[in-house]
Order: sequence, then structure tokens, then C-alpha cells
Amino acid sequence: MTTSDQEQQQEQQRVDAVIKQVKARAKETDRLVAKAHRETDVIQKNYGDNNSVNTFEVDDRIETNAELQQQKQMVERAVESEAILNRQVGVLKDLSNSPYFGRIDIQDSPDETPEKLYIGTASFVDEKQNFLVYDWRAPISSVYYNGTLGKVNYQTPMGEQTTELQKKRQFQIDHGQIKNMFDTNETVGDEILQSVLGEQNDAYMQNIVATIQKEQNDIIRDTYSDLLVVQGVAGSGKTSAILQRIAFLLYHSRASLEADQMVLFSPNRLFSHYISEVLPSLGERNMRQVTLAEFLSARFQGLTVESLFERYERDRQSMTQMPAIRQFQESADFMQQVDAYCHQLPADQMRFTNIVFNGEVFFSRAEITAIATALPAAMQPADRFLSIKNTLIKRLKHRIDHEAQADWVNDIIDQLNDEDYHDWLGDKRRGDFQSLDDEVFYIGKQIVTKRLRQVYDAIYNGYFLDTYEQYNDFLNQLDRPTAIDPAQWQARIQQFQAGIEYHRIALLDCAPLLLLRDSLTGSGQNRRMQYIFVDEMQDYSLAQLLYIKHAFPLAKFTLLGDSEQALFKDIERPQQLLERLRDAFNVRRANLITLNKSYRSTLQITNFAKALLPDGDQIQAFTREGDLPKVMIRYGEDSALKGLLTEVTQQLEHTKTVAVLTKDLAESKKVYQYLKHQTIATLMADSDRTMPQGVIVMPIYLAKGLEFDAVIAYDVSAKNYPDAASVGLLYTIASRAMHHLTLLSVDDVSPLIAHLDPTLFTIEHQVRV
Ligand SMILES: Nc1ncnc2c1ncn2[C@@H]1O[C@H](COP(=O)(O)OP(=O)(O)OP(=O)(O)O)[C@@H](O)[C@H]1O
Repeated sequence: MTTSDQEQQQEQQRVDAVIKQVKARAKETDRLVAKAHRETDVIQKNYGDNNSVNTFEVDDRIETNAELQQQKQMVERAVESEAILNRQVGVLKDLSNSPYFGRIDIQDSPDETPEKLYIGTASFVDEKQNFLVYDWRAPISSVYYNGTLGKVNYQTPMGEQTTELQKKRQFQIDHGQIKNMFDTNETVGDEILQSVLGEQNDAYMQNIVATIQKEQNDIIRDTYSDLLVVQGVAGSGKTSAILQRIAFLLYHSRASLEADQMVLFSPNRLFSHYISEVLPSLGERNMRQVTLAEFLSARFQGLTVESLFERYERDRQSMTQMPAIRQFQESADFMQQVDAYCHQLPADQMRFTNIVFNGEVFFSRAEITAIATALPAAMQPADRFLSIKNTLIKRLKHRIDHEAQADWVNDIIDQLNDEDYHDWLGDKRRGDFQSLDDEVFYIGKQIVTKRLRQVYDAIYNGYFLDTYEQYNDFLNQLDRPTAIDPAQWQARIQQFQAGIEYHRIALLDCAPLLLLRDSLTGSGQNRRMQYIFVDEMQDYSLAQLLYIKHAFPLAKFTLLGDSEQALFKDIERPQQLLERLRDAFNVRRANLITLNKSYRSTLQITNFAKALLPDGDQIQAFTREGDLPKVMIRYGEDSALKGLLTEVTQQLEHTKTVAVLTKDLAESKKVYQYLKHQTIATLMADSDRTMPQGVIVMPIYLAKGLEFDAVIAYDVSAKNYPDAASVGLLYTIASRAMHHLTLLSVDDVSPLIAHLDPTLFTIEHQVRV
């Protein structure tokens, strides 16, 4: 409903008044920042000076250390306060551009006067403690996102409250001017969404606070579930919702939750970069981000971990792992077998190895096995391992005591100068000991301890258990489904062994091997993490998800995905996946939210993309009009590449980015080789973190989670996408496009497209001569 000019004038006056106050506050905050900066400088300088203090005066040393510690903390605190102030400056700057985007008029009871509340990206309180703007995350703000006019309920820390929503008004304010304003009864009216979604793609994802939709709001504000699963179609705002959710949780649990207690598993590094500005734009620090490959590599130091992309590329050349084996190794059953194996493993079956020092056996495998077998058989594996460690450390200490009196040690001590002697004494002082012999013995122990550090580290890190051998043993004795041929299974085991020899590990073995290692050694769990988010969860095996759950035992999980965009396996029905997850995660409070409305693409692109899917009917397109997708058919590669160039050039006339998406890397390279001689183009790699504008070429798996103004799918031929198994790929490619989609086929087009309703696209055939 449009509002009158007079109302708009009144609102503009309020906007002006609020901005005036915001600007005054910003000025004051700038002053505070400058002051904080000066203070940080002084403290830092002081710390620097003290740090280089001459510590030769031995007696001063202990105090200096304590003092330095204290100063270091002061520096850290000063830097943190400055960072907080700087964030406030950022927030105020945003507010002075656009202080709010919504207004709600509410009346709690008939005898109270109605209140007008304005909602923006952050709260702004005047000197008299009046809320001129309410943070979008405040309890009352949920009324704006959830409620239609009339009686509405909302959650507060004190329980559910009820109020009467009398008016809901939306604003678009830019540079302090109301551009657009109207009243609505819907969650957030289509008009503002239309204008937001019609814009061009940016280098960074934008926050969506002003236009959050009802179902998205449910995801954002869920503080109840231990496992929240979101199944959302392409472009439905899953990633947007997850980031808003993080901002919400940080606000909601300010006192007990830090940004670095949340981890987002993202599909690739480009994506990590793409979303990196959303939280800062809301005045929050970013959560941690990691890709699965990075997470696994950090846990397998010394081994090269196969990435999902490498496996995909390899699969395209030959099916190296049999589907039945892969299915088995990626299942919850396989992980359960690992768990059972670890808990039933008798001590004498543990694959210990010698601890070697300077080429000689320091603790032998037999000695370690004897320690293990002497422990009660019913001991939990982790306790048993700790007990073995403790015994080994005790024995190491004995050997150190013994060795401390050896001649070589005495020789070293005899030759120490005063300064080194004091260094070896460390925190102790001369005279702390009963006798000089004690003092020398103490120094001797220090010297030997340092020399045997490597042995200590080997014990501490549990290197005396050969987890690869142990896993190998597990692979040899587990219960296999009958569908797996014994010879193939033996080949799989050999493949694992050969990989280890060359310091490589297949993705398939990572999760079970880590679970085995953690269970037997009682390590690998992080209890500090409170929330884990997994985006594009359809690309994770259940085994991997279960391992992540094991690694963060106290965290709540939010898993988001689109089973239709499964690039690396066949599409799985959402319900089926959800049931499996619920059972496997074994959680009390699980919640499932589905998002069926797609916001990214024009109506025409979404209609085309959804028609590719066998059950695409559930997908609702947002009504933003654009051109029909164009299918171009060229005969022979040369004319296809020429056609591509023409199309790229045309698209660049009205868009900033044109993405040429291919099925795999080899094809991307081919396209790039051609384009780079004709225009400025960039070939994206797995290691890239930023994306340039212009023409970018990449295989579809690197474009996961991203979006582009214009997409050209290169070579959608029958050869490349022959059957239903390629639906996920094609759908993912098509759904990356916001405004323009072109599909170019070399020779006959894929039957997946040929069978579509011809009104969904235009077709441009090359005339054969
Ligand atoms: N409520 C909203 N208001 C404005 N824009 C929105 C909203 N929801 C989603 N969008 C926009 O729609 C696009 C797609 O959102 P997003 O990338 O979060 O979807 P997704 O479900 O993660 O997609 P995919 O699975 O295809 O990667 C983005 O440009 C996002 O800004």
C-alpha cells in the first residue's frame, strides 16, 4: 500500500533527526578511537621496550617475565577495545546512511498507547535511553519478520509475549533519503525484494536483514535445536540465512558465545571470501571458516589428503572405487563398525611401534605391548592409551634421572659458562637446593630432558601406535555387505596401503581413520566449539558428517544443503537424507526447515532450472522477469568456441561478470586457452580466494554456492550430460545465474534439455552448410 506524500515527509523528518544524532555519536566515537589508538601505541611501545630489557641480571628475570606477561595482556586488551570501537564506527557509518528499514506499530493492551518502533541493522539509543532504532535481532523485531497485522506472539527471554500489530511499514533509505516506503501486511513485501534482487552481483554477498522472509527467519532464530537441517532449493537463501543466524546467535548469547566458537564448513575458498563481508556489515566478527579439505589436511599432517575435487576429476576419467565399496565406506554402519572395533580391541592386538631415538630403539614395541596387556581388559580405549602414555613418561623420567649422572652430562656441565649455567637453572636460583650435588643433578636432568625431547614428544603425541596399520587391520576383519566382492575389497585395502607408502590418503578413508585414531588415543575432540554449520551438506558423506560431530562433541549443528545439487553422488530424496541424519546424529532436538522459494534467478531461469529436475514442481520462482534462457547449438568445437566468444562479448555489454561454467577442469582449460587470446579472461583454480570481474572460467564444483550476473554453460551436449545421473550438475550450473543464462552445446544437446518444454528457452541453431 503506498503511503501519502505527507506521511513520507514526516518520516523523512524523523530520518533526518535520527541521522543527526547518529552523526554526532559517530564524531564522539571517532574521538574515542583516536584516544584508544594513542593508548594502544603507548602500551605497545612500552611492551616493546620492556621486551628488549637486558635480562642478564638473573634475579630480575622472574619479575620481568611476569611483568611481560601482564603487559602482553594489556596490549591484547587495548587492541581488542580499539577493535570494538572501530566496529562501532562502522555500524554508525552504516546507520547514518540508512538508519532503519522497518517500522512496526504495536499496542500491548487496549488501555496502553500504541508504540512506533523502528528496526535497523543495529540498535541506536539516545541520551535519554530511548530506542530510536531497534536491532533486527531484538526479541520484538521478530514481529516485523513473522507477523501479519493483528494479534502476534513473540519470544522474549521472559517467555512468550503477545501484542497487537497495527502497522508494518518498510523503507528503502539511501544516503539519508527515503527512496521507497510502503505499508504491508506481508512478511516483507515483494516490492522491496524486487528492487534488491534486480541489482547486479557484487564481489561480496550482501546481508539480507531488511528483507528476511518468514521461513528464513525461523532458521535464523532457532535457538532450540541441537540439529537443525535446512533443505533449500538453489538460491533460496540458505547461505544468507546461515550468516544471519550466526549474527543472531552472537547477539542472543553475547555473554557466553564468541565468534571463534563457531565454525562454518564452506565448499571452497572462493565462497569463503565471497561471504566474508556479511557479518562485518552487521557489526559482528566473522566465525571461523574451513573447507573439508583444510580440516582433514590439518589432521593428517605429513599426508596429502585427496580433495573432493580431485576425486571428482579422477572419477571422470575412470571409476576407481567401486560404487558398492564407496557406499559402504561412507555409511553410518562403517563408522559404527570402527567404533565397535576400537571398543573391543584387545590390548595385544594393538599395533604399537618402537619409539626410536638416534637410530636406536628407545622403547620397544614389545615393552609397550606388555604395558598395555598388563592393564585391566575392561578399560576404555582412551583411558588405556592415557595409562600407557603415563607409564612411558614415568619410565622416560627414570631413564632421565639415571642418565643425568652420566659422564657425558657431567662433561657438559663442567664446561658451562656462568650465563649458560643460569639458563639451565631456569626459574630456580642458586641456593634453592640442599647441596651443590642436587643443583648439578638438577641441571643434568634439564640437559638430558632437552636431549630426549623427541622421545617425550613421541609419547605425548601417541606416535607409538601405528594407526595406519591398525586401520589396515580393521579393514581386514570387518563385516562387509555381500554386494562387495572379496577380490575388490582386497584391491581397496592394497590401494590404501600403497597410498600410505606414498604419503597419500583417499578421501574415503579419512573419516573412519580419524575416528579410529581419536577413539583409540582419546584425542582429536574440541569441546570449545558451540556451533557448527555445514553448507552444501549434500557433498558430505554421512561418515564425514559423523566424524565432524565426533570432533565437536558439544556443538549444536546446522546442516544446510540441496539434495538436487549433488555433484559428487546421485541425488538423494531429502526425506531419506533427513531420516538418516536424525538417526545417525542421535540427537534429542532435531528440526527440519525446507525452503522452496528461489530468490537468486529471474522467473525464466528458475522455471528452466526446475524443469530439469524430476520433482522440480515444489520449487517456486520469485517473480522477477528476465529473458528466456538461450540454448545455442554449434557443430564442431571450433564453431562452438567462436559462438562462445560472441556470446561472452555480448553479455559483457550489460553485465560485470560472465561466468563460463564447465563440467570439469580439462574443459575449463580448453575454453580458457581459446578465450585468453581473444579477450581478458581468468581461469579460476581451487586455491583462488578472490574473484576478478569480467570473464571467469571454472568447473562447476568451484562455483558451488556462488552466483553470477550471467552464466554460460559450456558444452551441454548429449556427450557430456547423457542421462539422469548428470541432472544435479546441470541444475547447479543453471541455478548460478541471476539475470542471464546461456547453454552452449557442441553438437547434439543433452536429452535432459532436448526433452524440456520448448517454451522454457529460446534456441539458436547453427545452420549446417
Ligand atoms: N530474504 C532475502 N532478501 C534478499 N535477498 C535474498 C533473500 N534471500 C535470498 N536472497 C538472495 O538470493 C541469492 C541466493 O541466496 P543464497 O546464496 O543464500 O542461497 P542458497 O540457498 O545458499 O543457494 P545455493 O544453494 O544455490 O548456493 C543471494 O543473492 C541472496 O542475497
